[in-house]
Parts: sequence; structure tokens; C-alpha cells
Amino acid sequence: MSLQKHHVRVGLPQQHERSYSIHIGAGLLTAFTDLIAPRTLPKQVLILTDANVGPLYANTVQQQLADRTVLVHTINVGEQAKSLASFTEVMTTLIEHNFNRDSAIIALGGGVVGDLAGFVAATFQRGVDFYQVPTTLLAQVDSSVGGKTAVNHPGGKNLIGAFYQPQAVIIDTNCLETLTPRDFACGLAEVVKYGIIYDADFFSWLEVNAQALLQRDAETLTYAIARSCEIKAEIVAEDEQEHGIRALLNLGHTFGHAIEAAAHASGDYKAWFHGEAVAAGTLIAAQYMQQQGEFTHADVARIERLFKQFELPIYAPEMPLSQWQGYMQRDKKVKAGKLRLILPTAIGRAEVRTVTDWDAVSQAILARSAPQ
Ligand SMILES: NC(=O)c1ccc[n+]([C@@H]2O[C@H](COP(=O)([O-])OP(=O)(O)OC[C@H]3O[C@@H](n4cnc5c(N)ncnc54)[C@H](O)[C@@H]3O)[C@@H](O)[C@H]2O)c1
Ligand SMILES: O=C(O)C(=O)C[C@@H](O)[C@H](O)[C@H](O)COP(=O)(O)O
Ligand SMILES: [Zn+2]
Repeated sequence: MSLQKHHVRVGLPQQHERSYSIHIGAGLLTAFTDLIAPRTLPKQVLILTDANVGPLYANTVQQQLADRTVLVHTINVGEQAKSLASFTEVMTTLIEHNFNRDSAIIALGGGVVGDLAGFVAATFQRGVDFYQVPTTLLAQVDSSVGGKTAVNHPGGKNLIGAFYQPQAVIIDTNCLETLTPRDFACGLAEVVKYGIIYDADFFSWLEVNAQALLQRDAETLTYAIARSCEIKAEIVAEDEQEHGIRALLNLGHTFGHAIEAAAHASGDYKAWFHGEAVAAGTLIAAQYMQQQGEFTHADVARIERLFKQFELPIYAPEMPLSQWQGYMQRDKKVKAGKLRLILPTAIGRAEVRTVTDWDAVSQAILARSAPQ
């Protein structure tokens, strides 16, 4: 392990020109324009950011674009801003400032900014280049990589979106110094996911290094980010549009998205953050497999211990089962009306399975729900 800069490649087969690099290191924000070479930015650039991140980091990027027309569009903070209303506002900004296809968008922020910026980039004049500059741990290990872009609908999470890859991902690990503990923990939930679905050794490494991670030790954190990006890059390179293995990245999300959507429907955008809902959802999936006799109690306990150490929730909120079912039926993995869940079979291994026994799913949900 070293503090050296890391470089991970997202190879997209048969479409070489769409492959891109993920650069990871301390202070990379100041080298944005050097790092995106050989890509060059067009004359018009929109930096999309949010009201927390803009004041902290937009100047550093903007200074490197002095010879370009740069516009900074700032959205409100939080999940509520990942909406069609924000999408329309950004589009209006682009249109009113006469942006055309020869322009680029830089997503500077967490997953909300990244998902929205990517969807704008995918659809503005049918597609312009975009660059991901993720500033939360969650965005650095997950949402900036792989090209899932989206906004939410009141009926559910990420229901409107497109697969659209960035030109490059620039990860400055120094940005994590200003992140709240709660948002930092959310990123760790997605890091743990990679261990469960893909890499038992990485999961064990996380157990050993949990305290160092929580203390944001630079070397430990850089390794966790790089390994997460490597795993995501491998999976996306094999299955860009989620016809197979990519679905594993959705571990815990069918449950987690239901938790988030229900909270949002009640007007509460702060009760459950994405990473928290994924943690609770992951334990429901593990519980289901334990009930089926296909996942050991000891392994459920390992996941639970790690989430507890990372100060993540280990129980979902109590909700009527009909509400769970309603949201879960809108999951994008549903096929022919049947739920398909990502289920762990061991630490380091998971499968996509069609699940028709709603009673068994309900039992797992109830066992893993608690009043908040
Ligand atoms: N596209 C994908 O593959 C993918 C993967 C995972 C999650 N997501 C989506 O990502 C979103 C969650 O992302 P998130 O957890 O980054 O949330 P977020 O974008 O809301 O950021 C969390 C909070 O951190 C603040 N923030 C961001 N960077 C900061 C910094 N460096 N210092 C201080 N504050 C900072 C933000 O203003 C916000 O308040 C969800 O909408 C989720 O659905 C998408
Ligand atoms: O990249 C993927 O594929 C993922 O599923 C990553 C998830 O962590 C992420 O939350 C994603 O946005 C969920 O996608 P969805 O298709 O369930 O909306
Ligand atoms: Zn996620």
C-alpha cells in the first residue's frame, strides 16, 4: 500500500474510444486539465455542483479553465435536488447561454450531482462530453464510475435515466477531509458491498482496517477507493448495461431504494441517505439467505459488525409490507412481474435470483426492521 497515485482503466470492449481512466490521488483537483489529456475541453464548459461543494472546490477547477467560457450551475444540497425540476433548470441554463454540442459538463460533487450531470450530458442535444470529479466517498468508490445516470421520480429512485459514460474520472482524496461523518459512512456501505459480492479478501481487509478507515487514514482510504474502483471497472467492462454480472452491484438496493423512496414520499429527505438504506437492505438480503440455509449466521454477523463499526444502520425502518412490495415491484431488475434480488451465497460471492416466495421475503424484512 502506498500513497502513490493510482490509475484504473474502464475498458469497454469493441468500443475503444469510450474507454476511460479513473485517476485517484491526493490533490488531483489542481491537475484536472493535465489529467484529462489527451481529451481536451471544448470552449464552453458547465461545472455542475451543489451549494456545499461549490464554495469549497469550484474555484480550483475553474482556475484551470481560464481560456474557456465557464459557467457554474449550483443546485441545492441533497437527494431532493436529483429531480426532473433540477434537470430542467440545468437544461435552461445551457440553452439560455447558447451551449451547443461542442461543450462539456464537469460534475463536481457527490452522487446527486454526478447522476444529474450525467443525465443532462446524455440528453442535452443528444449527448455532450462529461467528466466526473466526485467529492464524496460514495461518489469516488461507486457513482462516478460506470455510467449509470439518473434522476428520481416521486414513484421511486433513479426511474428516469440513461447509461452514459464519462470521459474521465478524477478523484481527489483530499476532498474527503471536509465530508461529514454521516456522508463518509454512506460511502463505506458501498465499499463493503464490493467485498460481499466480489472479493472475500477485500472484505477481510476491511475488517482489519475498519478503525484506520474511520479515522480517514490517507493510505488506507486510498487503497479502499482504488480497490473499489478496480472492482467496479472490471464489472462494468464485462457488462456495461446490466444484462448479467453488473446487477450484483445492486446488492441491498431493491430494499434500500424502497426505504429511500418511502422516506422521500413522506417529505423527509434526511431520514435515510442512500448508503444507509443500502446497509439496511444488504442485511435483509443476507437474512433472507440465512433463512434459506444458504448463508451462515456467522457471515451475517460479520457484515453486521462491520456496519456497526462504520456507524451504519443495521435495521430497516418499520413499514407496511404492502408498501415494501409496491416500491420493490418498481425495481429495474423486475422481469415479467417477478422480483429479482441480489443474494449473497458467501462473503465474496453473490447471485441474481428470481424470488417468488413473498412470504419468505416478508419474513426477512420483518426480522430486519425496527422502529426508528
Ligand atoms: N450512478 C451510480 O452508479 C450510483 C451509485 C451509488 C449511488 N448513486 C446515487 O448517489 C447519490 C448519493 O450520493 P452521495 O452519498 O454522494 O450524496 P450527495 O451527493 O447528496 O452528497 C452527500 C452530501 O455531501 C456533501 N458533500 C459532497 N462532497 C463534499 C465534500 N467534499 N465536503 C463536504 N461536503 C460534501 C453534499 O453537499 C451533500 O450534502 C444517490 O442519489 C444514489 O442513488 C449512484
Ligand atoms: O453501478 C451500478 O450498476 C449500481 O447498481 C451501483 C449502485 O450503487 C447505485 O446505487 C445505482 O445507482 C443503482 O442503480 P439502479 O439501477 O438500481 O437505479
Ligand atoms: Zn448504491
